[in-house]
This record gives sequence, C-alpha cells and structure tokens, in this order.
Amino acid sequence: MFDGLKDKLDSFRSDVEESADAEEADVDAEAEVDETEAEIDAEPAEPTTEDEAASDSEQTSDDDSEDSPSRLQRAKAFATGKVVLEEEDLEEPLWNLEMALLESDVEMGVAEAILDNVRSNLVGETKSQMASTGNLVQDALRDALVEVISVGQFDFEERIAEADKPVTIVFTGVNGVGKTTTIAKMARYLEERGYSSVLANGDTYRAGANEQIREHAEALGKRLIAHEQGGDPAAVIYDGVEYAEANDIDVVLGDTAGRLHTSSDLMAQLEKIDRVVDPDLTLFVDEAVAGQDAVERAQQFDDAAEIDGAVLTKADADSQGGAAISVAHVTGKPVLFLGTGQTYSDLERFDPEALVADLVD
Ligand SMILES: Nc1nc2c(ncn2[C@@H]2O[C@H](COP(=O)(O)OP(=O)(O)OP(=O)(O)O)[C@@H](O)[C@H]2O)c(=O)[nH]1
Repeated sequence: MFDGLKDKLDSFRSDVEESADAEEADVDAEAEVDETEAEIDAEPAEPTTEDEAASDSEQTSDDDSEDSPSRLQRAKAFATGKVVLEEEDLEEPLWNLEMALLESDVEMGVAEAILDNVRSNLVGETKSQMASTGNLVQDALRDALVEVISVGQFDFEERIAEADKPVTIVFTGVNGVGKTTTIAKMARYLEERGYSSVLANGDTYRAGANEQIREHAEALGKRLIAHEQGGDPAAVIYDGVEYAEANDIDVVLGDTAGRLHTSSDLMAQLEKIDRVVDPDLTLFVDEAVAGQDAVERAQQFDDAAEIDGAVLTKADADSQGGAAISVAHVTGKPVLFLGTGQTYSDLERFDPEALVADLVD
C-alpha cells in the first residue's frame, strides 16, 4: 500500500541530506578561510594612514555582506558544533518533493500545504553535526503529513457507542467503487465490536443491485430490506430503520444508487434520504486508486449531501496514496476507513499517525 509514495518521500530525505552535507562542507571551508584571515590579520605591521582608511572601509563592506543575521546565526551555530538548515539548501529538494507529491496524485493545494509545513518545520533548524539530517527531515515530513491527513478525525467507535440506537449510516458514491462490498465489510466490522446491523438497499435504480447486496447479506447472516427496482430509496432506508427499531438492531446500513454525481436526480434522492431518515452518519465511498478523481467526487458529494467522512476502497492496489493524503484536507471531512482487499475482514480504521509512520519511518 502506497509504496510508490513511500519511495518518493525517501528520496526527499536523501535530497536534503545531500544538500545539507554540501552546505556543511562549505561552512567548513569558510571557517578555514576565516581562521587563515585571522592569522594574517594578527601579523604585526604598522599601517600607513592610507592603509588604515582602506582597511576600515573593507571592514565595513564585509560587515554588510557577510555578517547578515543568517550568516551570523550559522557561524554561531557552527562554533557550537551545529549547522543551520537554510531555505536555499531546501529549495531543490522541496521542488523535487512537490513534483513527487503531484506525481502521486496529491491534490495541488494539499501538496502546497505539505510543502509549507515542511519548510517551516525545517528552515532555521539547527542540527548537531553529529545528528543526522535524515532524522530532522523525517520529523518534519511526519508532522507535515499528519497535520494534513488528520483533518476532521473523530472516534468512529465512540460515535457509534454514544448514538441513540438504531444508528443509521448511509453510504454514497458512484457505481463500481466498492460501495456495496464496503457495506458488507462494515456489517462484519460492527459485529466484531458487538453491534447488530441490518442492510437496506437504497439503490433501487440499478438492475441487479438487490441480488448483489442480498448475496452479501446471506453470506453474513444479516437481514436485507429491499423494495422493487424503481422504488423510493428513502422509503427503503426508512423501512430499514423501522425494522431495526422493532427488532432491537443497533445499526442500519443504507446503500444508495451511485449514478453520476452530476445527476440532479441522484442529488434530489440523497436530499430526500437526508430529510426522511436523517442519518446519523453519511459516508462517502470511493476508490483510493482513483486519486484526484476521488477527491473531486468527495467534494461534489459533500456539496450535494453533506458527508461525515470517507471510506477509500482498493487501498491495497494503490501505490500512490494521493486520495488518502488529499481527501480530508480538501473536504474538511476525515477518511475513516480503508478497504484493503476483497474479503469481509479487509476494512481498516484509517489511522493518520500509523499511516504516516509507515510512509516516513
Ligand atoms: N482489491 C480490492 N477490491 C475491492 C475492495 N472493495 C471492493 N472491491 C472490489 O471491487 C468490485 C466492486 O465492488 P462493489 O461493491 O460491487 O462496487 P459498488 O460500488 O457497490 O458498485 P455498485 O454496486 O455498482 O454501486 C468488487 O469486485 C469488489 O470485490 C478493496 O478494498 N480492495
């Protein structure tokens, strides 16, 4: 998972290391020159009045160009065995990092936010000559990524535990991204945590949708509420809620039709579900492998029927990680789960810190 991105982040670390090593060598060389100059200055010689005037003016111009605050800061740091990372040392590595993030399908604004974070975490950072630049870069990258990825995170299990039962969760998103499979996985996930669930097929549009979800329901031993094709999706999910209330079921998992998000019909349906059922949670499902398309759709679905979070499927087949990195920052809503395979147990809680540790450590 996200191996391509991991490699690219690794390259950034070695880029900065190289750049910092070159800088260290420069500072070393400058220090030697300074020492030599000091020795020459110390040699006794009676200057003429003209020489004094000339050397005074040289001194002044040296002060202007060389003793700028950053130069002084670096010289001071060097004297204490430290080196300061400067913006110019990072310019090229940061440019490479930006390209790497964009190639990994990270959304442009998100890539910029990551760069800004990394830059402000690293510039002016003093590193002991003994400490590795790689560790500094690792820390800076880790903080920058976590800040971007963990936007809006909340404790999903706590939310389920605290909500009045039955809890209604509606799943939105386009066709074929793994929405129905995700609902089945969620039924299993909840069961493992002690919650019973009923499935409600609000996808009354697509022929074969009932059969598809019924197979999952039977395999999992769950009740399915379904109407005829062409029926009212809000009515199906409403029936699901009534069934849950009557049978003491904890969670209603409602599927919806996944026609194109541009269809005003679909949006009207989602609005009606919102009005009639008032779901506790609306989760947007898309494929991690869809990269920026998934990010764009998340935004569009959120605009049409506000989502509370996202599930990214097929993360097991995604080496780029662009959607996983970008969705939360762009929509302000957290990625809550990753689909990591085709079996019912392949649903993992999205854990920003663990994911980032996996990427940069
Ligand atoms: N590798 C992998 N495959 C997945 C994952 N989630 C779903 N799939 C597969 O993706 C395909 C589509 O999944 P569905 O659940 O049928 O997709 P859907 O969004 O419900 O599609 P519609 O029912 O047409 O809306 C199936 O073959 C699933 O097994 C995942 O996390 N990893």
